Amino acid sequence: MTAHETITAETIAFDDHALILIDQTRLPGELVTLRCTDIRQTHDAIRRLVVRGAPAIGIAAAYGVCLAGDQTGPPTTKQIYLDAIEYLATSRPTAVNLFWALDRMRDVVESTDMGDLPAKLLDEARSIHAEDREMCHAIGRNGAELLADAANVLTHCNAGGLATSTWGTALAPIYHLHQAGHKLHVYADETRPLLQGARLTAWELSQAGVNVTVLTDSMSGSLMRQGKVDAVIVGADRIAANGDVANKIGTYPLAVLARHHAIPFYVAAPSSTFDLALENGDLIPIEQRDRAEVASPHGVTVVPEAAQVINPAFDVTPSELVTAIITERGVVHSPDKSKLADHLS
Ligand SMILES: CSC[C@H]1O[C@H](OP(=O)(O)O)[C@H](O)[C@@H]1O
Repeated sequence: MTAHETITAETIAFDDHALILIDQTRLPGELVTLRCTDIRQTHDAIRRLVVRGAPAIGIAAAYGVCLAGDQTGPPTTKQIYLDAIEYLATSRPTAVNLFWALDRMRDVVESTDMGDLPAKLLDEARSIHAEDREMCHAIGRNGAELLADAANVLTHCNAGGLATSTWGTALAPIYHLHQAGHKLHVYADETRPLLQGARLTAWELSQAGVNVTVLTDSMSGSLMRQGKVDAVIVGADRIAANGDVANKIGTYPLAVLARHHAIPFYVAAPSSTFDLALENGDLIPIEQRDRAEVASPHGVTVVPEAAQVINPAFDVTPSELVTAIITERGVVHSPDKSKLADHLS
């Protein structure tokens, strides 16, 4: 196996009735795994971003449902499974893949005899996991053409193998091109406050042998002005029916800068990231995270107590700033409600 496949092929695993996660809060310094054996540990792992990234959250939560019950054994009633699903749904509010995956698990609970449920639920979680692997590679194929002539691609946060089962969404076309011998360079925004770009994207790309340079979040605009960025590609946590995109905080200003500098701005996401029940992105729930992530990163106080802090995990990019959305089904250029409805039907 290549270093890349070895490192990111198992972002998530389920073995011996335990959910095994790369602990992404410990990267890049330590590659360690966390073993979850119940739904509370799973909920906490999602909440603390031990596992993070919309598809990865959905896969982890699906396996979390399989851990419902207690030390005496699996649930004795369907209600215990349904309560576990509702509890896992409270872990984070924005990534719609979490709810998409839990809906699939709920359908299994409601349609399966009690005695068959443990096996059927694990089958469904493994199907969600396997489908995600296929999705990543399909997005890689579909997006590669858009980046084939790019020498320098800028990305934000981490939408790579660590945000999915393997390969990722925004990084999938980059891995696809890299494996085909196309040597492109990636600028990775550090992505404050949790630094998923510096800590995770730079780590996994360098592990895979892809040339990567970390930027502070304030550098992107001047690099674009200097003509050093050929394309921007990012992931998504939820996409509304009109193509508005919720993604890590800092994505919206990137889209504005890209439009100002006539640089293509691509969003890569599976069909499970679309929420067609929401007319536009203003309706997407945006997670507000703890003050400490901004005010005292790694325990170092950088904001005086008297000052207020806001810490929204995501922002919304209007669809008119999106050059194209890449899914496992293909590419939607200049996305709008009608085009997306056709694409997803
Ligand atoms: C492939 S989805 C990746 C998406 O999820 C990240 O958010 P978080 O790290 O808080 O889970 C970020 O928005 C990425 O673009």
